[in-house]
Amino acid sequence: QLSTNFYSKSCPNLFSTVKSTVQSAIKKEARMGASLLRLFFHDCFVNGCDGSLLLDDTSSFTGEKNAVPNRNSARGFDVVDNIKSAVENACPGVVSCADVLAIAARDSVTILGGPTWDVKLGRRDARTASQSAANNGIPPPTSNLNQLISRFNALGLSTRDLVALSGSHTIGQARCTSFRARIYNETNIDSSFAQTRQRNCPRATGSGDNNLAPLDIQTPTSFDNNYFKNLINRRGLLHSDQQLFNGGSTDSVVRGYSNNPSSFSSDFVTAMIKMGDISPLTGSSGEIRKNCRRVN
Ligand code: HEM
Ligand SMILES: [Ca+2]
Ligand SMILES: [Ca+2]
Repeated sequence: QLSTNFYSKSCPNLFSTVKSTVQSAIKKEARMGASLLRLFFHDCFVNGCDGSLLLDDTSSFTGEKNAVPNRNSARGFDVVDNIKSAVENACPGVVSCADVLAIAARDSVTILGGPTWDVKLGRRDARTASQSAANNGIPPPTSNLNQLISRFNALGLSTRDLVALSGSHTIGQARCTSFRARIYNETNIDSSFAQTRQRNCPRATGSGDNNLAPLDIQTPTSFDNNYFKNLINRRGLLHSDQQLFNGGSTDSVVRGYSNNPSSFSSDFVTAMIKMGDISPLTGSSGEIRKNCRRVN
C-alpha cells in the first residue's frame, strides 16, 4: 500500500527534482501542466496507476499510446522522460515512472494556481500495456451522465469524484474532432459560444480536426473553478462536460463548486488521491523502469 514518505530515505530530493523540471516545462508552455495531469488520468483509468500509458509500441507489442483516446492527443511524454532522467541521476533505479507521473500531475495543478496535497507513493511499473483496455477504460467525450457515473463507480470513484475530477478541464485544450458534434448539433449550448467555436472548427469531418480550443473559455491556464461557471452558462466545450449540468443529479454539485472554490479544491484533492489509489502494483509486482518508454 502507498505512503507519502515512501522515498524519504531512498530519494530525499525527489520532490524538488520533479518540481523543477515540471516548472521549466510549464514556463515554456503553460498547457504542458494540463497535458501532464491528463496523462496521470489516462494511466490510472487503465489497469491502475502503473505507468502502462508510458510504454512505447514495439514490433511485438501494441501499447496504449495509440489507443483512440490517446492517439494524436496525449502529449507530454518527452517531459516525463526529462523528469525521469533527472530523478535517475539523483537516485538510480529507485523511483517508478508511475510515481513520477503522480508527482508531476500534482505539481502541474499547484503551479497553475490550484491546490496542493501530499502524494501517496510506492507504485511500481507495469511490464505490459493494453490498447484495448485503454479503448474500453477511458470514457469518450460522447458519454452521457449515466455512462460517466458508471465508469467512475466501477473504479471506486463516486459521482462527486467525477464532478470534481472533471474540473481538471479548467485547464488545457481539446481538438475540434472532440467537440464538433456538440457545437453544431446540440441545443444545450450558449449560441454565441457555439458560434465562436465554429469559427475555428469547420462542420465537415476531416477539415480542421486538430484545431484546438480551450476547455475553459475564461482561464485556460489557471486552475480555478471557472469550468463550473461555464457549465452553468451552457459553455461546456465537450458533450461530456455539459452532461454534468444538464438537469440531472450532478447539477447541484456543479452549482456548489461554482459558488465555493474551496469546496472544489478540497473535493478535487480527495478525488485525486482516490484516483491515485486505483490498483497500484506494489511489493515485488512489476518493476522500477529505468526508461519510462520500455520495460527493463
Ligand atoms: C469525465 C470524463 C472525461 C472525459 C470524457 C474527458 C475527455 C477529454 C477530451 C476529449 C479531451 C480533449 C482531447 C483532445 O481533443 O485531444 C480532454 C482533455 C483534457 N482532460 Fe479530460 N476527460 C475526462 C476526465 C478528465 C479527468 C478525470 C482529468 C484529470 C484528472 C482530465 C484532464 C484533462 C486535461 C487536463 C485535458 C487537457 C489536456 C491538454 O491540453 O493537453 N480529464 N479530456
Ligand atoms: Ca495504467
Ligand atoms: Ca481555468
